[in-house]
Amino acid sequence: MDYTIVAVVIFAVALLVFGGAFLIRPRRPQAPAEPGERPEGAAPSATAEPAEDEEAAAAADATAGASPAEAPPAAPEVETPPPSAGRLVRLRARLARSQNVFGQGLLSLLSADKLDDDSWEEIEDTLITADVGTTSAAQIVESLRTKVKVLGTRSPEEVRGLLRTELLAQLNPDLDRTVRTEGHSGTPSVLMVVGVNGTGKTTTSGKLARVLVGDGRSVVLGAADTFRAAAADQLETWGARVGAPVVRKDEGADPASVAYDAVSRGVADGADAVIIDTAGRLHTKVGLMDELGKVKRVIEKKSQVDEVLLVLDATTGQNGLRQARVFSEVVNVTGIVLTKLDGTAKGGIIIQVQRELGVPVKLVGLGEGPDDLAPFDPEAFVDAILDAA
Ligand SMILES: Nc1nc2c(ncn2[C@@H]2O[C@H](COP(=O)(O)OP(=O)(O)OP(=O)(O)O)[C@@H](O)[C@H]2O)c(=O)[nH]1
Repeated sequence: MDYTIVAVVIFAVALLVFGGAFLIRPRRPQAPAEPGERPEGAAPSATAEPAEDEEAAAAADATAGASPAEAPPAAPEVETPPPSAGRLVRLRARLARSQNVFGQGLLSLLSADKLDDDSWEEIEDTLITADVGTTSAAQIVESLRTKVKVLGTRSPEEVRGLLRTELLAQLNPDLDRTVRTEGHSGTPSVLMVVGVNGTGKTTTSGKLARVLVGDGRSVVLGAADTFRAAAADQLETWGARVGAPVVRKDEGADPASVAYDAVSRGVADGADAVIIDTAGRLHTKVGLMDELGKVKRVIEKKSQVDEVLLVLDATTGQNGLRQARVFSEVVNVTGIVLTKLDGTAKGGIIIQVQRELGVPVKLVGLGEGPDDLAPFDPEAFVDAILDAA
């Protein structure tokens, strides 16, 4: 009998101890370490990529513990950016200034009384110096030579008209430059912003959010460039200014899980568009392919990817073009954003990059100001470079 009482007491004590321990067990941390999550500063693993379903599970798991960006301590006033229509016209003076040497140089060469072989060579060199590319430069010169021969003497208006037609033809004005930002049946459109660091990727993501908000769309930003905490901070500042939430994680977190969380947030919020600033470093082609491929696949568990915008720095010339080739081999680039056009006379890069990649330039960056990103309009561009600054 005594033994029975002792046993009951021991059982009751054990129940209290274990029950209490269960109740006060600490909750899961907010942002759990993921399988394959790399230590700070380390390159993402090219080999340790989980299988597709594991990826989805990891991403879903990450969503459960996601820590969307906390509201900045003192919420800044939300701005209403101007709509994107006609921005290139507004920025025309800046374009005219930077491309003055290119446009005016060509016009004055073409206006010479006598155009001999040396003159044509000089015209071709001017085009090549402006990064138009050798094939396009040769085509432009050949066509101009024929037309000038037919025309005989030329008035300045006629010279301008000839050059305008040739440059415009090389810019392929019929390409579809629409940035696909229409959501589809309950899910937002998803835009991945890729490119080498320093080209203006994060800035472009922020400016693009402003373009979309200015055009009346709601946006979620995903800070999937997890190499640098400052990049996420930067994006958060851009987002806060236009009231766009930013989904971020700790530095070194898996970019794919950030992208997944951002798209999930976009779906939950009923947003029109989700912009993902990716961590596409040009370490190795295989590493890049694995990383961007994984980000895209994981997003596609939730929604289709509507745009892959490659950001290129116009001032880097041939180097930028090499980067563009690598990226286009790795992901299906749907549009190019050419930044820092205000800082170079080599605007011809637009012609070359479109020809090489077969992808339209959709947006151009013309300054560091928040609204200095403009939809690319070939006619406004050619007119700006042919007009004296
Ligand atoms: N003048 C000019 N500067 C620009 C333009 N676009 C971006 N920048 C500047 O380029 C610099 C780099 O931009 P970021 O957006 O930080 O570049 P990033 O590619 O995101 O670099 P990481 O965050 O290191 O990956 C910043 O100082 C921008 O202000 C542009 O169109 N014109």
